[in-house]
Amino acid sequence: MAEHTGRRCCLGWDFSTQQVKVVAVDAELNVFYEDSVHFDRDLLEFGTQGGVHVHEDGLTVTSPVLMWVQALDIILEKMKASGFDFSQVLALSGAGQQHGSVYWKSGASQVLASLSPDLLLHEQLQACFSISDCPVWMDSSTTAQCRQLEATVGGAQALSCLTGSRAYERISLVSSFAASLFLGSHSPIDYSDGSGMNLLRIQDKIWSQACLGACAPHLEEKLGLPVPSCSVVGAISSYFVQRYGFPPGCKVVAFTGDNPASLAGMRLEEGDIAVSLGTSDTLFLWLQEPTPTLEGHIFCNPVDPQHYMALLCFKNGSLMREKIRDELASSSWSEFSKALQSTEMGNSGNLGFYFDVMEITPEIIGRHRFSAENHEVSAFPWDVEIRALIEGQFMAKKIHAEGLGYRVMPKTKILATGGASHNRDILQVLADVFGTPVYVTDTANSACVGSAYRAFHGLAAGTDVPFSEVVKLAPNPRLAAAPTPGASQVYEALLQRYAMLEQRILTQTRGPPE
Ligand SMILES: Nc1ncnc2c1ncn2[C@@H]1O[C@H](COP(=O)(O)OP(=O)(O)O)[C@@H](O)[C@H]1O
Ligand SMILES: O=C(CO)[C@@H](O)[C@H](O)COP(=O)(O)O
Repeated sequence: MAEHTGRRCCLGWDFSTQQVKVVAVDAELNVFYEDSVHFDRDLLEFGTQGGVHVHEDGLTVTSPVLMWVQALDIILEKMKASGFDFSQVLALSGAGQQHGSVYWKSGASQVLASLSPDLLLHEQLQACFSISDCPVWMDSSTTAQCRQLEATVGGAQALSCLTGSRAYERISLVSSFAASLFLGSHSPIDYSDGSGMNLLRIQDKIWSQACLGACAPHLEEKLGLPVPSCSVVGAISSYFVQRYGFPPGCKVVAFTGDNPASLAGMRLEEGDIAVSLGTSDTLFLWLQEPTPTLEGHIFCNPVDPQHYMALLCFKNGSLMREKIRDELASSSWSEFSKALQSTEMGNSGNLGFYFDVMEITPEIIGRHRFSAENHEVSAFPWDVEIRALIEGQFMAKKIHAEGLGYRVMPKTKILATGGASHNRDILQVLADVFGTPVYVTDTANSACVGSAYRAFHGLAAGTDVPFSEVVKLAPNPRLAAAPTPGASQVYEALLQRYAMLEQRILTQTRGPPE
C-alpha cells in the first residue's frame, strides 16, 4: 500500500472489448499500479461472452452500457481499498474500443453534473441512456445504411453509421462516453477516434455535412464539436473529488480510440509497424500524409495533429485463437505453444483461413484449409491446424499492410501489444512471417499506458512541447523475437500462395472482382 502513497502520477484508462483497465504512471514514466475488471468473469449478471452479446441475427453485436459504468465503479473501489492515493493524480486520460456508440437521454447532463458521492455511478446513471445495449465495433447489422450513406455521398468507402429518429440528447463514442463520466458533463469526441465514424473530414477536422446529412437530422448538435486529441476537456467532476479524493484541479485530457492510444503508448515511430493482438487484431502505422484506400482506415494522429495513422482491423483475432485452443489444445496456451514449437516454419506448405465470423479484411467467412498442392482439404492434424491459423493470421496482415503501401525496410521493427503478445511462440511466427524483429513493452496494456502518457502531454498543453519530448524517458521496448534464419525464403513463396488463395475464396463466395 505504501508504494501507492505520495507518488504524483497520471492515470490511463482503457474501456476495451473485454474489460476496463487502468494504469498509474509516475513522473519518471514508471507504471506503478495496474488493475482491470473483466466483464465476463467479474460482471456475470450481464451475461456477456467476450464482453459482448451477439444477437440472434448473428450480425447485431452489443454491450450493455451500464456494465461499463459498473466496471468503472468496481475498479475505483478496488483502488480505494488498496490505499491508492488519488490526491496525487495530476491528470487522467483514457481510451475506448473504437466505433461503438452510446446514446444519452435528454436530462442525462443534469444527472451527470449532480452525482451524489454517497452512491456508486451505476446506481445513479440507470436512467441516463436511451439505448441500454450499445452497438460495438463487431456489429455488422447496418450494411443497408452503409450502402445508402455510401450512395448519398458518392464515395466507395464502406461507411457505417446508425440512422434513426429517437430522442437522443447526445451521442458519444465509447471513449468520449468514458471521459464524460470523469468530467461530469458530455465530453467532446477527439479527432483521432472521431475519424473512425465516417463522419469527420480528416484533413479539415470538421464534421462532413454531406455525411451527417445522409445519416440523420440534427446529428451535429448531438455529436458536439470534435476537438484535438491532446485537448484538456476540463477538470475532474466533484463526484470523484468527494468520493475518492482526487484533487479538484485534476485535468481530464480527451479520451481517444484504443488503437490510437496504443500508438501513443508504444511511442511508434515512422517506419515501424504496431501489431495489437487484443480481442481484435489490428495493425497500424504512422503516416505523414493520408493515403485513403478502399481497405482499412485512416485516422487523424492522436499525438501529432499534422499527421495521420493507418489501421487495419481483423475481427477474427484472439477469440478465434481461443476457439482453436479450446478445440485442439485442451484450452491451454502452453499446449497451443507446443504445436507451434513442434511444427516447421511454412507448415510443409499447408495453409489455412480461419474466419468464424465475417472478416473485415478480407470479407470472408468460414474455415478454409489448403494442402501444399492448393487442394482444399477438410481437416489438418491438430498441430498443423494451430500453425496454419497463426501463420495465416500474420500472412494476411503482411499482405494487406503491403496493400496500404507499406514495405518492410531494413530498420523496420514490429511493436506488439495486446493479450496475445504475452505468447512468445506466437510472436516468433510474427517475426518469421514479416522477416522483422518483434519488440514488446513492459506492459501489454499499451492503450492504458498511452493514455497516461497523453495525460502528461495534456499537462504541458499550450507550451508546444511535442509528445515525443514528454515521453522521451519512457522505457524502451524489448526484443521479444528475431526472425529465424531462412524465414524470408520460406514465407516469400507462401505469401504469394496465401494471396492467390484468398482471392480464390473471395471469387468463389462473391464472384469475380469488377
Ligand atoms: N498467453 C496467451 N497466448 C495467446 N493469447 C493470449 C494469452 N493471454 C491472453 N491472450 C488473449 O488476449 C485476449 C485479451 O487481450 P486484451 O488485449 O486484454 O483484450 P481487450 O483489450 O480487447 O479487452 C484474450 O481474449 C486472450 O485470447
Ligand atoms: O474496431 C476496431 C478498430 O478499428 C477494434 O480494434 C476496436 O477498437 C476494439 O479493440 P480491442 O478491444 O480489440 O483492443
